[in-house]
Amino acid sequence: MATMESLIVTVNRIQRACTVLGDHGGDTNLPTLWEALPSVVVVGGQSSGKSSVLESIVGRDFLPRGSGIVTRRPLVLQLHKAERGLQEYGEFLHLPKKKFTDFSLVRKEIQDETDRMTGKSKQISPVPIHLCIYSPNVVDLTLIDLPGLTKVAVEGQPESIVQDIESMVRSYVEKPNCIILAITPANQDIATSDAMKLSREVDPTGERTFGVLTKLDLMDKGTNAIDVLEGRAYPLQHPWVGIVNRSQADIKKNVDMIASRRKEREFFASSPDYGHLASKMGSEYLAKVLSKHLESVIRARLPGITALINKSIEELEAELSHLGRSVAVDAGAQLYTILELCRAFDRIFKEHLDGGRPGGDRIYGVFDHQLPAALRKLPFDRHLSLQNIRKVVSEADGYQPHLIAPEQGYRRLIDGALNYFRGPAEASVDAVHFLLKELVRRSIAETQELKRFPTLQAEIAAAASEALERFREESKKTTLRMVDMESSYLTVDFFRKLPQEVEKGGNPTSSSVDRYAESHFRRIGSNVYSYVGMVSDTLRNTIPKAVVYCQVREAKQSLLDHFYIQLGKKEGKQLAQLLDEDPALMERRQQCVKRLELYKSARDEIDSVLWAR
Ligand SMILES: Nc1nc2c(ncn2[C@@H]2O[C@H](COP(=O)(O)OP(=O)(O)OP(=O)(O)O)[C@@H](O)[C@H]2O)c(=O)[nH]1
Repeated sequence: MATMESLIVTVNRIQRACTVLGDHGGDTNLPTLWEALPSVVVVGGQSSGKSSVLESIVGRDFLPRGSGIVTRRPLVLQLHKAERGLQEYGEFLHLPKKKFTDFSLVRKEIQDETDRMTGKSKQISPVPIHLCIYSPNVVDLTLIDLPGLTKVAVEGQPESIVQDIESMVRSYVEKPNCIILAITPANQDIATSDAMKLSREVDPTGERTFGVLTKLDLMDKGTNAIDVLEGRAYPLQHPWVGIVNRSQADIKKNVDMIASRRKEREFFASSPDYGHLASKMGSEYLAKVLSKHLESVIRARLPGITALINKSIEELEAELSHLGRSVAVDAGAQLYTILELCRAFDRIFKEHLDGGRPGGDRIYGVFDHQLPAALRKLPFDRHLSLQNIRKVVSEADGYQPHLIAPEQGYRRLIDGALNYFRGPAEASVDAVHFLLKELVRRSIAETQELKRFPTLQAEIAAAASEALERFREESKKTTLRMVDMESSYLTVDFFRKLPQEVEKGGNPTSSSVDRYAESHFRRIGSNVYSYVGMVSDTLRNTIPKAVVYCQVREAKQSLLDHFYIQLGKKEGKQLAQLLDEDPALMERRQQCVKRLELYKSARDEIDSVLWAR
């Protein structure tokens, strides 16, 4: 069974870890542990006696005093019971290892640390100050002191402070895990007490509220607070506790806290009104009741807290793996990271080409539809019209018409026709180029690991695009060369196998010469046509081969080769620039890492308590 102390001490440690790791509830969209931890929060109007109650529970003067709003940051006051005879001391979380045995210096440090966060602006800040006090005169207890509720801002403080304080106090007391210590002076109408008004709003059944009545010694003669203290006037689930703190005069006279506790005990013991309640009154009793209650609340909440911790660890780990590891700092590791990222991109790009991811099929579409359609559309009908054949052949003949077959005419007609193939050849190269470019773009977008690095994304895109441009040039040269090769040497066999022209006899009249010439040219045309058709069939098969060889295969094998060479020449700083993640992501990762650390240490803390049972 865990001891009473160990549970509060455990939560204290988790609470400290929360502050170290920046979890004080509030607005970050991270899971918060701070808000799940049970705590006792001291709430009261100005001059209600809040500071006095806290000091009395501690048995020491250590809180700043002054006019105006002195408490401007939450003060998390963790009390640790030390063995009798040990020297009491205070220790701040922000000044670890510095032991304050002089409590007037504790007071000064609270003031200075408040100013460090808020400047001298007198604004308030939600970032808590953590103070541990180790003393034989305390019980294990954690109390959070908040700025006093007030109605008016004083000189030098912004008007908004009244509302800001109320919001801050509310943000604490609203939490179902918050135990409210509501301080009300007895010499004031309880119905108008700020503390009671607020606690009733957030805890209407009074389950979480401990009513504390201060200044019982200042009540008008002949009046008493028995109705309240006995729970009739303002019933709460927990009994009210009456307190008598040091008066202003006592403070002036430097009456110490231990003497004041004794005076308080005497007050109740000797009071005709409260004598019968004496054992349940006073600041020492209050501290014990609170400690016991806090412990039981922690015990009840522990399973819920453990579940919350485990769930949050899972969530944070999932988010972190999504965000990726943080970027390495040394150049070698950075280069390695960049290469890994490039490879991840390259893998996806290849999947697009080889299937598995869509896109590669569109390249086949170019070969299967676009190229044949373009070849079919070439204007051979016009080029091989009777009129044009006659023109080309006659021009090729010159003054001496050909005798048997117009060798030169054929060549010119064929050359002219083959020239048309350049268009579809280039168009295929371009079409595949644009498809590859689009696949690069898509692959970058689909590489999750790259998402964090916009600069590297842009560099990879630029390098890939430059490489594709080179492949395109090469591919154009090759395909056009293939067309040119067709013109440079014609397939001799084709012409040898052509049936010879049959001599048309008879006495040639002018009309029969025309007829003869017409059918002669028609024959030439049809021969050229079928020759060009044959070349077209060849190119329809060889252009795709050239395009795949020069562009697709190259893209698969060496898309980023140049980029890798350039990377090798870069220095640490330039590599770091490539890995400059989006700052928002960087920040988010840091936050998640810290929060994860918090949850893990909290889990360890709780585990160690449970194992100790
Ligand atoms: N006689 C008597 N005086 C008290 C008692 N409690 C507080 N006082 C005096 O009331 C004044 C205000 O008390 P604080 O403890 O400073 O009250 P506070 O709520 O912390 O005030 P702020 O920090 O200014 O909001 C001081 O002069 C105390 O001496 C009490 O029970 N009896």
